[in-house]
Amino acid sequence: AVPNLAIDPFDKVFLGDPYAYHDMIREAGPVVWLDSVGAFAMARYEEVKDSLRDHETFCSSRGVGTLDFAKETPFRPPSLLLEADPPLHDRTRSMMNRIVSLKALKELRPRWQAKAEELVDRLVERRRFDAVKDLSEIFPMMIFPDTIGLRDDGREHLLDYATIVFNAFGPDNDVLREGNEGKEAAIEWVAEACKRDNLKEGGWGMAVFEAADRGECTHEEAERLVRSFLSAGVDTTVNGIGHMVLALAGHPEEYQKLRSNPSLVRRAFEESLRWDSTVQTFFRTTTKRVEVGGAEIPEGQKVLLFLAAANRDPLHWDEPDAFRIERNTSGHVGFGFGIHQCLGQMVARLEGELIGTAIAERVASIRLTGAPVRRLNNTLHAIDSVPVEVEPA
Ligand code: HEM
Ligand SMILES: CC(C)Cc1ccc(C(=O)O)cc1
Repeated sequence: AVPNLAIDPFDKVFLGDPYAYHDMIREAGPVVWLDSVGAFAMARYEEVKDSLRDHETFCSSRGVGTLDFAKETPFRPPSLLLEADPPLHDRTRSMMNRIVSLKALKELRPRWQAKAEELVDRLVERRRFDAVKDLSEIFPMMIFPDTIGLRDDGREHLLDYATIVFNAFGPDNDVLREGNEGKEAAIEWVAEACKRDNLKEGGWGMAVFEAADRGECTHEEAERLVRSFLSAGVDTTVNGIGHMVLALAGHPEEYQKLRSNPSLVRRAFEESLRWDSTVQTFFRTTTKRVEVGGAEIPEGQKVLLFLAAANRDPLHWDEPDAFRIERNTSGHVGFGFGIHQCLGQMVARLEGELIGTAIAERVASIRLTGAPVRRLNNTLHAIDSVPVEVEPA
């Protein structure tokens, strides 16, 4: 029988400090039932990874949130990537892979690196700053909207829009209502920003419309594909970078390893994504009855996958709760796994590498000067403030 846990993974206490709850869910069994959500849940590495790999049984086209698109209408038309199954997904993803290419990132590296260095230079002069408000919320906004070719006005709506998108994967609860309050205008702004007339030449947004001109997708699909960039491309890296700085500030001995060997920076970013995963959970929907870990899950069921818990599963990781920048993190599911694995993972890794390197080269030591302040969201592990003081190298 499937253990029935009286845990609400979207309540404020859980979201505020999820790790003890993750242990409880993992220890209860390979599959559990969460009455609060009305869904099955998996928190162990093997089961999460197997479910992500088996996209036919655990599909995305019925939504990757609590809402079952076969039963209810989502707040916006489904994503042609995140909320699409093959064959549609194959077509849209291969097209987007050609735009978000290693070649494109290679061309962007010098420009992004210069901006990362000038930002960190200014902050090191200040000695005391907030690693969220002055760093992790600033750098992605300095480089990503221009990479997409977004209009200049109204870019502050991007973070508000992401709050709405990531809350929408969870239930209509207090976290969603309080988090989304006053942000509704972002939905209209993003809808406009995705239109061809509002995109600049040379950006990834216009590249999508040029692919449509070549018949690789329709022009309506092009607008929605640009929307994917705006949905996932900023708040994720904002919090990925924010959590890396938080982890380094909280682990001085790990930071000193990075100082003495800055080539460890990409491992440090990856370890931060494993240890304190920016994207905590999302759902799949079963397309048929399936047996997992001795439990039977009927067709048409929502299954909540705890990525962050899988990334700390002691059945898979040695000392999972330890933040160790030299760890071999390969196989972590912080970017997902399988056909939907993050389209922007190389973008995120480059941003993490550039900021991490700029800090490792300029900062002798970094310490927290106050308690970090969490920003609650149904899906994103987000932080509002990480007050730090740095000693210049
Ligand atoms: C630290 C930063 C990031 C993290 C932790 C992250 C995490 C993830 C995860 C876990 C998924 C899988 C979702 C699923 O399987 O349902 C995903 C998919 C995706 N991500 Fe990222 N992401 C990050 C940055 C980005 C960036 C910068 C972009 C934009 C360029 C982006 C665009 C996407 C898209 C379009 C998908 C859907 C891919 C598909 O369904 O084929 N992400 N991301
Ligand atoms: C971690 C993922 C759930 C982030 C994400 C959000 C939205 C989209 C989209 O395609 O709109 C894609 C990816």
